[in-house]
Amino acid sequence: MNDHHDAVVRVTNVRRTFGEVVALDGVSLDVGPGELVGLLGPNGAGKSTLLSLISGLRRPDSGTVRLLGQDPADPSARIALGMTPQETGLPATLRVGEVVDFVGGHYPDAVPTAELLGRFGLDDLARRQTGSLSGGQKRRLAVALAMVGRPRVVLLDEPTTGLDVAGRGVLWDAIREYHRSGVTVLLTSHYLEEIQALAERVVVVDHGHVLADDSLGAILRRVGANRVEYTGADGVRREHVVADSDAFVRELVASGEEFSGLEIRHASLEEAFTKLTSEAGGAGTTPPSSDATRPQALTEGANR
Ligand SMILES: Nc1ncnc2c1ncn2[C@@H]1O[C@H](COP(=O)(O)OP(=O)(O)OP(=O)(O)O)[C@@H](O)[C@H]1O
Repeated sequence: MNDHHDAVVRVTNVRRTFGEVVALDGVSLDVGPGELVGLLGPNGAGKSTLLSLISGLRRPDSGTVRLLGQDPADPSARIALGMTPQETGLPATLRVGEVVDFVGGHYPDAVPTAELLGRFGLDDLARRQTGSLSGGQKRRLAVALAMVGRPRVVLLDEPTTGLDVAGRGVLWDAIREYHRSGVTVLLTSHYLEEIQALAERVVVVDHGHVLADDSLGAILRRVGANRVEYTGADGVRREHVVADSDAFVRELVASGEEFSGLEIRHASLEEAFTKLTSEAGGAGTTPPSSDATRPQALTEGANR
């Protein structure tokens, strides 16, 4: 983790409510330069709210948010920020090229329109009115617009929702390419495969709390991340998710039970996520500590 003073995004002990609803409670998150962080959480977890605080669109009730060391509402911080909101309102009668020109016009060193459209596979659509684009094409344009100002930080709220496999692939490639060039990326997604494909670091949010914050690999390992499958003597296929598959198999062999077709694999992010969110069970501020078999990680991760 980077030193705090060079964090690109620094969220400290933030709380944000909407009337009775506590959208975020005690959330802290530092993102260092060049990181690609995936925010994962069920509907209503608080992901979009967190992004809106980081982008300066909303303010926290308490706690602090810094973007590039500044107040995110400060124009000099925002000029280095690119973002794709969950829903994009594009002016329907403008052509794709015109929208890119228009948005790019707000930045000192915008990516040339043709180059940007090329990167996002939109070259052929430059002269189309945005109102005639398909949902997936609009989505790609929205992400392209987030990049037009050569941002240092990009916030992508569900960048590929509604895209088909090919469209998603184009966007993933573009996001990876920007990340390789040094852009810091924070994205939310409902697609676990998307987080697994893109993010190096995963922050799991639920009920306004950070449940885990670690590398993708560490999160998978920490949640007891092996799945053991075999067919028992009765011909029934059995499935266990266990922390220590070696110990499990030794025990299985020692038990003398007959089995065949033994398979061991790492649990998917989906399994890890399900486990993390269900074990937090409504997410109080004190994670369960009595049960030693629970992933110790829940507390460690949240406090890093
Ligand atoms: N403008 C608002 N007014 C009232 N409640 C809101 C508002 N924005 C968010 N909330 C509430 O705050 C909580 C967190 O919402 P948020 O949109 O941040 O979740 P999310 O994790 O982005 O969910 P999703 O995955 O469905 O987009 C929810 O209970 C939501 O209903």
